[in-house]
Amino acid sequence: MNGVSDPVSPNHLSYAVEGHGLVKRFGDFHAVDGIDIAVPVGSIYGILGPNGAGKTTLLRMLLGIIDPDGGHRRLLGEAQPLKLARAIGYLPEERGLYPAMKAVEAIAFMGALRGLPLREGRRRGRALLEDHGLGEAADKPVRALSKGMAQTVQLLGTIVHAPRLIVLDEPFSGLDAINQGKLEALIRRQAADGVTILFSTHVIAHAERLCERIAIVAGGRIRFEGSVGAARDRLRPQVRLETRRSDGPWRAAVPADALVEGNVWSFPLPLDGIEPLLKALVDGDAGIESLSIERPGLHDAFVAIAGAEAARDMVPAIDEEDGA
Ligand SMILES: Nc1ncnc2c1ncn2[C@@H]1O[C@H](COP(=O)(O)OP(=O)(O)OP(=O)(O)O)[C@@H](O)[C@H]1O
Repeated sequence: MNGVSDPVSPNHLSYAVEGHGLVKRFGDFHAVDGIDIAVPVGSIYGILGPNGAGKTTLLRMLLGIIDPDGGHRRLLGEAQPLKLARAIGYLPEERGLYPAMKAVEAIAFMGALRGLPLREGRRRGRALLEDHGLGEAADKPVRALSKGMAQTVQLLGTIVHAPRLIVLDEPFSGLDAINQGKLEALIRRQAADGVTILFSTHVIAHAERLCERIAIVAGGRIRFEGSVGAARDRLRPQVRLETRRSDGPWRAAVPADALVEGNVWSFPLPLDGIEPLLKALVDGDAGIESLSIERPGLHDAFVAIAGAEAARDMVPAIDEEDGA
């Protein structure tokens, strides 16, 4: 390597990560099949997709770990991402630390691989462990830690050199709900300091809570790119109406394709809004027992965008993820 290059100043950079027309083939199989991606500087950006969607392959290409068969990418303005090792933190999908190493040494060692002097790495490592409630684990060998603790140690080793861009491959998997919440907080703190975070996940709730922007990937292609709100806006809000009377002239105002169970009707919000229906219900003396209008969540949007089969692998919420 020619040493760390001097990438474009962060002040002049709009996107921390850019990929255009990225393709990766394994034999005849297109794992990534023409992906464009642009991650704004300082944003939290999620790549959502089921197993085998191509998320890991995409991240590895963006980081320069594998070369694309087509297309090009820039990281922090640099076309050769490996030159930027010191500015980047990467948590790969395969976790692993040396079992005999003390937690604090493991963090310092990971920092040293990214150019941080060991002494400073140890100092920061202790402080980070302390901040994350693992102060007492600092001098324990990694093999004595629980799986969740070891994963947190690896994560702290990923950020100890204060990178400008953090790339995390499925960072939440293997963590219990409490540690998932702590990781969300850590990601938010990093972003508040101006660091760009790019992560992949199959847990929709994390992306829904954390991300300014998301890419939904399935079958090696981007099915959606934009804000979480824009994804949710792909679906119309859902109306649930319960009436005391089951029939009357007001029935004509309920959309013909509504799902009916007893006196309960469910249907997408009509294009002209709820008011004309409300008027018909009141004028027709339907007796409104309950009425709700709910904006679909990101999980429903994911199903609509990527299809039910892709959604089968996705975990909607944090509680449904297996803990460590
Ligand atoms: N080195 C490789 N050789 C052959 N096929 C590969 C290789 N790496 C990945 N693939 C295939 O490419 C597809 C995409 O894999 P990738 O790991 O990128 O998906 P993913 O979205 O990260 O899913 P997962 O969370 O299951 O890893 C999969 O079908 C996988 O089997």
